[in-house]
Amino acid sequence: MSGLVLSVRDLTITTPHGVDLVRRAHFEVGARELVLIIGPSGSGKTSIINTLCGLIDERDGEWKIEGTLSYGERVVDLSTSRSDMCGLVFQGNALFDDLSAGENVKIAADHAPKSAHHYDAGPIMSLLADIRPEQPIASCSGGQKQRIAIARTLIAGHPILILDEPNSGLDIISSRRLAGIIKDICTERGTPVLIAAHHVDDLLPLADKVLLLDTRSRTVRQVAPDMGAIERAMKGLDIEGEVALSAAESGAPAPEASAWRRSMRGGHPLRWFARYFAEYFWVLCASPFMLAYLGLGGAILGFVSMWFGFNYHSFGGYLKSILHDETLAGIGFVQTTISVPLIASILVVARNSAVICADLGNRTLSAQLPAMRNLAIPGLRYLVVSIFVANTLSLSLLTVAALATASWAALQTWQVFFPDQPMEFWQENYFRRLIEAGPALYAQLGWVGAKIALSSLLGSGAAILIGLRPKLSVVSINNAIAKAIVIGVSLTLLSHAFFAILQFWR
Ligand SMILES: Nc1ncnc2c1ncn2[C@@H]1O[C@H](COP(=O)(O)OP(=O)(O)OP(=O)(O)O)[C@@H](O)[C@H]1O
Repeated sequence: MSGLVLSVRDLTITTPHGVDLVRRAHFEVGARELVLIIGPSGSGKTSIINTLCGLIDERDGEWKIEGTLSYGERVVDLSTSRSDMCGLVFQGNALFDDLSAGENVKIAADHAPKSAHHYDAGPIMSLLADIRPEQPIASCSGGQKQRIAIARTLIAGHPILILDEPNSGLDIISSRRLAGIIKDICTERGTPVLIAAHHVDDLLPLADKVLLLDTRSRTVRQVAPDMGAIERAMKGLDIEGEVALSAAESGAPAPEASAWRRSMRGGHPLRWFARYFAEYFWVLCASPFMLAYLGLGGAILGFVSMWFGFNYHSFGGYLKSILHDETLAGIGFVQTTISVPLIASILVVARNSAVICADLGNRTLSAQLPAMRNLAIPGLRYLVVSIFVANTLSLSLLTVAALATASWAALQTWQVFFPDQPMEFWQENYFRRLIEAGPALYAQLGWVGAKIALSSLLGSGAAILIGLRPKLSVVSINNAIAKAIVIGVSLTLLSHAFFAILQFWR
């Protein structure tokens, strides 16, 4: 059995916004000790825990971390290294939702260090008595998920155990049972256990020590492990409450309250539609990444059709210079009315189907749509109309962008073959068939427009329907994305083939 002490020295954590959560804090958790860390919501308990578990350090954004964590011989400088000594039960479970309940625990056991294998897994398994090992995570209740997460961390056998709000979502009996099991494990293994919790009633009788994260001095200090002392200490830290109270007494609104009031002023439902439309327009069409993607697609197509059109047409090099005005006119016509709109549609529909499906899948999985319904927000209308309009605009504008880069690349490639020819010759012939069409040009543009409109309509429709189907896990979102891409691209190919047949039907 271990008799080692977890010791944290001079811990300073500064958030990316420059707020010091703790300054030069010290605390210890002894062998076989169960220690609670408490503090107001948002005071920094999770940040401390994540730092001790190596989940945040200076490399993550703009966090600033100083201090050391030591356990026996091992000393970790938290400003330069990530600690790997603490097993963590995450606040939000962090279960692997593509694995069953049993597999979630088994994968942890199979990757545990050998030293963890002699532990008796019986008490841990008793946490899971009402769950079938083959049960999918998606079908477990909140409390069951919590217990699986705890069992998974316990079985991984880290020398130090840290739990972030382990009893939230548990009924009172499970919460007590859990506290007992954690205490037994702590005593039997000699493991220091640190628990961050708001609801301490069930944990308090088993706690050896209570640490308070003092938001005034930004230190960690010990308070007596009884409810009265904890309540008094917490009341003393209720800064927001005090600010609001003193502001109310003086008649002036508290700074945060007035900012909130300002943000609530005005507003019209149309503003929300515009807000969603702008969001989708940016992601589906206007982002620089999207413009570069379509620009590149057009340029490659312009180069390839010109290069292979001239080098490998049926007359070979012999007639290349004699017939090159006709070849140029043919390539120009096919490129502008058939191949660039087709490639642009495939690229846009594939990419945007994935984006739409992922976005709606996530909203479905996280119950955002029922929440909107519950709040009388016409969410589906905002989202669906915005997606249809933004995607059709996207396909039209990006096809024009692809046509521009394809024409530019075609001109550059042609100049490699015929460096002595004037650019006017290229212009005259590349667009000749379109110009010669006269009023029929509008019919040609109409066909291109019809292909784009149908591809966009069918692609968006399929992605919306697939995205809105019920989702049980992130894996089901991934599968839906793959399905939306395949169906969207297939419908695009069929739309283009259908209109191309009508376009050239004689
Ligand atoms: N990635 C981040 N960037 C900037 N600030 C952050 C980040 N994560 C947390 N914070 C801020 O750090 C503070 C502490 O957050 P933390 O989650 O550690 O608090 P907590 O005490 O665990 O809260 P709770 O009890 O509500 O879970 C909060 O004010 C939060 O807004």
